[in-house]
Amino acid sequence: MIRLFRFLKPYRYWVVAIVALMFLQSIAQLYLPTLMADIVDIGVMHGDTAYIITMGVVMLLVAAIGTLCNVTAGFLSSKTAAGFGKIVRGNVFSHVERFSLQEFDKFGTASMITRTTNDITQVQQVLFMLMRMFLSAPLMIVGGIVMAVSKDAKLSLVLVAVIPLLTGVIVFVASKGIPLFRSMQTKLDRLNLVLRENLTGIRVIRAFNRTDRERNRFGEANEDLTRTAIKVTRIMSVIFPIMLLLLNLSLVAIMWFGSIRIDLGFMQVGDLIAFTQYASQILFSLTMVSMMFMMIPRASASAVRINEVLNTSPSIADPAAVKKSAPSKGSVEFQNVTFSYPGAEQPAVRNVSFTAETGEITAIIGGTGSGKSTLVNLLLRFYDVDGGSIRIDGADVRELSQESLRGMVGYVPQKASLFSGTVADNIRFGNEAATREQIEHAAVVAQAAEFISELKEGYDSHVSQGGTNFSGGQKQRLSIARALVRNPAIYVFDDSFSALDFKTDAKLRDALQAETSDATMLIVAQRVSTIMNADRIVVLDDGEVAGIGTHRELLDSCEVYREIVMSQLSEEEIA
Ligand SMILES: Nc1ncnc2c1ncn2[C@@H]1O[C@H](COP(=O)(O)OP(=O)(O)OP(=O)(O)O)[C@@H](O)[C@H]1O
Repeated sequence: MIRLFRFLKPYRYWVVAIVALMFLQSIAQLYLPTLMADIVDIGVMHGDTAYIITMGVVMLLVAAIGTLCNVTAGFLSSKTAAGFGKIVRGNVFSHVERFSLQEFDKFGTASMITRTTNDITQVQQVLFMLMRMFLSAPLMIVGGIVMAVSKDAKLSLVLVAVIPLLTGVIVFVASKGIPLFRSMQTKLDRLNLVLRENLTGIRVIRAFNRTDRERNRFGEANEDLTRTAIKVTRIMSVIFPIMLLLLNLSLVAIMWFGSIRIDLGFMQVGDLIAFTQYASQILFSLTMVSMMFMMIPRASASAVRINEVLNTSPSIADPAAVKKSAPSKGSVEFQNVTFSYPGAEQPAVRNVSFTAETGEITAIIGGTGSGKSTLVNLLLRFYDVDGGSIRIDGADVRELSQESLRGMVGYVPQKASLFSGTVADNIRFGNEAATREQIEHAAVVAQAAEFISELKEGYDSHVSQGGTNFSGGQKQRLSIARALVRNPAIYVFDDSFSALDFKTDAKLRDALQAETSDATMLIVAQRVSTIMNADRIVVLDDGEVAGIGTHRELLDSCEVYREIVMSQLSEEEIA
């Protein structure tokens, strides 16, 4: 947790001020009982009203100063803790943005969300408590003991008996509570995971009448978390009555022995009053420290989880010396590319070699799971190749900065994903500088203009989160427009025409051909009709290249291609 406190740097002067204010507040607190004792022993005993009034005013002033310090420290602590939370969240977010897909796979989305929200809040809360108690609680305990001993050393023996007893209770409770606190965060992760899956998969869950099963799954995760939370609360609720009981018992003992000592003339009444107040302060501070000990382990478990994210370096980083002149033409060459996903037994692609030239259409076809999307992931450097290389205009993609590499590519993913905003915003996502004309032109080429014009507010129509208010084909066309507005050197279409009807698919390909004549086109497809006219077709079979050529050449030479074609086209279409 201490390591996370480096993010407190912008607030360091505030932290010093808070600690100083809490120090002053504690001194004021410790001074009050002594003033009270003086009022009783000097003022009341001697019937000196003037002394009582003067000391009463002093007491009020000291109490006012203490309160002012406390309130100001509270205000500054809240601002500092909230600011700290904001900085850590910002840092975690920008760090995670640099992660490759490998790191996303490692942590999982649900855990990443808990880490960025709840875990940071845990640390933030403890920081708030720490700033207020870090110095003041020990000071109150030590100062209280010193003052109590100064009032009556013998009577302090009561404290000597009680403090170890209290410490014992704290240690016992902490040893029970700490493991539970740690497991709370993991259970929260699980709850978030189930909740997230439920929300994103709601259509499938409803369609398959799995609502009950999902309710049970959520119920179990919820129950598990609640059970732990109840155990924790039970422990916490035991600690306070025990503390209070010990506090009251010790006060009774102090009164008992104190009155005897007053009777014997060893002690004054005022000193006994002050002594009881010091005893209360000491025992109350001990309770606060015990609270801190309970909260720190949970927060440090959270801090470990946050640090895990912050300490994970993205497995894909820009090279130290980025190639000065980024490629501009955009011819793509795969040279003996081999790659396995982390933990997979078999490589997803093996020894894949082909070239996609500028101004040409290169298509990749193959059965499901044959490695088509993997090739796209590797070209965009979402993952790095295990063997071989991918070159753009002769430069290895690992020698380029990720920004310049991805800046050259207009990527249309297999699963179209839109963002909340307007239709125009979603197309502009591809190029922030695009004018309204360029956006509309991209939509025309992507065959999206027609359905956009039918929307009530046209390009300003609202897109819901994830684009749920658009059909699959409409979403695909909007993501194609998003890639087009970029006017990139390389287009990558990962099975991006699958949701379009044959007529729209054909119209779109014609329009694209005219628009992208000097770019490199890489089209991943399942449908032969989509790629029949490509300049080069790469046939993938189980991660390996089974053939490369034009439609005609492959029909003659490649068995795998012939099988795909036979399963999809009629005799006339093939001819
Ligand atoms: N993130 C991942 N982690 C582990 N294995 C993966 C991952 N993504 C894909 N795979 C595996 O890699 C292989 C190739 O997958 P890929 O997505 O490239 O196939 P594809 O040809 O694009 O299939 P489809 O046409 O069905 O989309 C498959 O066996 C798949 O199970």
